[in-house]
Amino acid sequence: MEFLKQLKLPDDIKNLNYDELKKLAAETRQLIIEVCAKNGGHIAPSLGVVELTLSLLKNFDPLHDRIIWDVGHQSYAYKILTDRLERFHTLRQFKGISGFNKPSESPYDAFGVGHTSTSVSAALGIRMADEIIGKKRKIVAIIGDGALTAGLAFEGLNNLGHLDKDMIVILNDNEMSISKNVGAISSYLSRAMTGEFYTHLRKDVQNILEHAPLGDKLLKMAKKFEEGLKGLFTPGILFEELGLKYIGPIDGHDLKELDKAIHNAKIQDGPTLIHVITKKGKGFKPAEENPEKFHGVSSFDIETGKPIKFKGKTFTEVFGDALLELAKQHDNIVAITAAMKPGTGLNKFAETFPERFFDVGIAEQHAVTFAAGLAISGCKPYVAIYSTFLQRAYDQIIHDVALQNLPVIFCIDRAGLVGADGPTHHGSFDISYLRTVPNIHIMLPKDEFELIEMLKLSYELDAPVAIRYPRGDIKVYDLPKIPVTLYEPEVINDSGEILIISAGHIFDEVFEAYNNLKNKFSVALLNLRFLKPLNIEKILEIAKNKKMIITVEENSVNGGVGDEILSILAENNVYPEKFIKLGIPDRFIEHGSVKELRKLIRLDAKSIEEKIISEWEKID
Ligand SMILES: Cc1ncc(C[n+]2csc(CCOP(=O)(O)OP(=O)(O)O)c2C)c(N)n1
Ligand SMILES: CC(=O)[C@@H](O)[C@H](O)COP(=O)(O)O
Ligand SMILES: [Mg+2]
Repeated sequence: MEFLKQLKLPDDIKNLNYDELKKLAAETRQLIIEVCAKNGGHIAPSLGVVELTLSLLKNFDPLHDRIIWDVGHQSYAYKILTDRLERFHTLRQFKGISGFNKPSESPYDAFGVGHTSTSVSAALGIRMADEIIGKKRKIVAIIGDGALTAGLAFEGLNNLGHLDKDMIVILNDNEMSISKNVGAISSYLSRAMTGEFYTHLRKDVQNILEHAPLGDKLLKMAKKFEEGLKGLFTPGILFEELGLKYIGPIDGHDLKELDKAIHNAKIQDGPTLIHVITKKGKGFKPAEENPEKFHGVSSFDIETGKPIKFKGKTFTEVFGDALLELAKQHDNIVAITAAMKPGTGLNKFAETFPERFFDVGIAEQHAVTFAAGLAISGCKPYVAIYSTFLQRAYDQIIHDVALQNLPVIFCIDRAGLVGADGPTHHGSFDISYLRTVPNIHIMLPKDEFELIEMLKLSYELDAPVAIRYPRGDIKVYDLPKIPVTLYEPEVINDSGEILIISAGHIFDEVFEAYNNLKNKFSVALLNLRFLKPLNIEKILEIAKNKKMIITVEENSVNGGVGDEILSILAENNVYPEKFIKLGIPDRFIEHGSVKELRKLIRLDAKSIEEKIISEWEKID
């Protein structure tokens, strides 16, 4: 890291020659590998854009111009080479730097990102504001081939082409989303990767024509058509039809080529797209060989690339196995992912039932309406999407599924706090955003038994269902397995002056607090299981004689379980002396481990216990 440490970043980058830049690239890669080995993170995306980052910092002024990364998961080199070299070792740690770009973290970060496909739209907004306010600077968006599969990206490109403003879009094409990229766009782009197909074809045509009668005349004609022919084999035509000038495809690791392309783009009038071809994971063999596995990793052994801490059985794995079993019994079950097959536990399903598995690319809105089409025609689609990404498809849930009361089952993974990915990824709102939707059933499993039973139940229902469960390991409880019946909460203990109502997987914290309290206080405990439809009679029956009622959920307190219970009690004139809603507070929660974050927002067992004791003392 010697060379890296002696530079004044990012300014000195402009004065380096190509050998020095190569040296800087090597040291930057080494630092990314070392820190990701300790902290985890998006190592492969970041290793793939080190040269691109250097070229951007050489050809633009990142404080004056605006560089907008799409997702931001690939911006580790950018963070190191701007103003976060000293802080980089705190990557994704509590109170450390974020794993994505955040203007609040650095003035070099032009826009907050984390969800894909926002860069073009945001960059165009910045560009138009500059024009209105009278600023003159370069605006660059860097979008990946995966992010390009989302409709939002094309909404941005469409408007950019229409407005025809100076702006540069760099397409970072590594042929990978998290998994191998999918979709027609992806294969269209990859044609650029097989440029030799076009050259072979050209040579064959030339050979034929040279030996054909009137060959020279035909050859002249063929040359005239060559431009058109070429357009079919390089993806420039798609972007040029959208109104962008196209440069590429170029080698995204060749600093000279990058400089030339960026220079050409800078002197163009109107929008320009530079298509760079990169290798995801470049410079770290395990990541180069398995870019899917190294897209996002936990800490690993730097020598072997093997993960250091092994996870227990996760909710995601239980979901994947249970859905596979269900699909073996019912051949109308289909599974849908929006480019998150491994993350949502659908690998085995895809291998077993390839014809009943759909990876639609990063296209959550399409995934939901596609599922509605499948459902109205007799299939049972299980749509596995992270809580935070499902936010993108809220209208489709209402308009295409719930309004028609179609049997689409939303398997909402990463519900609640997710940890190191932070505020762009916490599943804080799904209970709130689904609670308002008529016809939808909301199921809140606390453990493996309930998740499996709820999945089975969802197949029997002929209606929309949402089942939410968190990132991370399944917890096991020493409790009897009370059958899961639609509508029925699990009553662990209904007698006592205090009633705790627990919603879903936060039960681990609640149950610990309950067990600490039950010897000193008379505490009742109910595990809700179903928020919609809610068994109001049962809730009222248990709540009516309680002096204090507490709801606990790993969802926003705004519009979640607590609000639902409170309104039911009020509507039925049941007024405990004290009602407490515990959950994710009305603010965005930073990144850190789930354990640290639960403590931060006082949703850990100790805080729940302390809250109950302190509030009880005020009553007694
Ligand atoms: C709306 C949304 N859906 C899904 C994701 C999860 N995700 C993060 S990066 C990624 C793949 C992005 O592929 P690409 O843009 O090609 O970038 P690369 O990782 O290849 O550099 C996905 C699906 C997300 N961040 N946002
Ligand atoms: C950048 C991005 O959005 C994904 O890579 C996400 O970080 C995956 O999250 P999990 O690690 O919880 O699967
Ligand atoms: Mg990619």
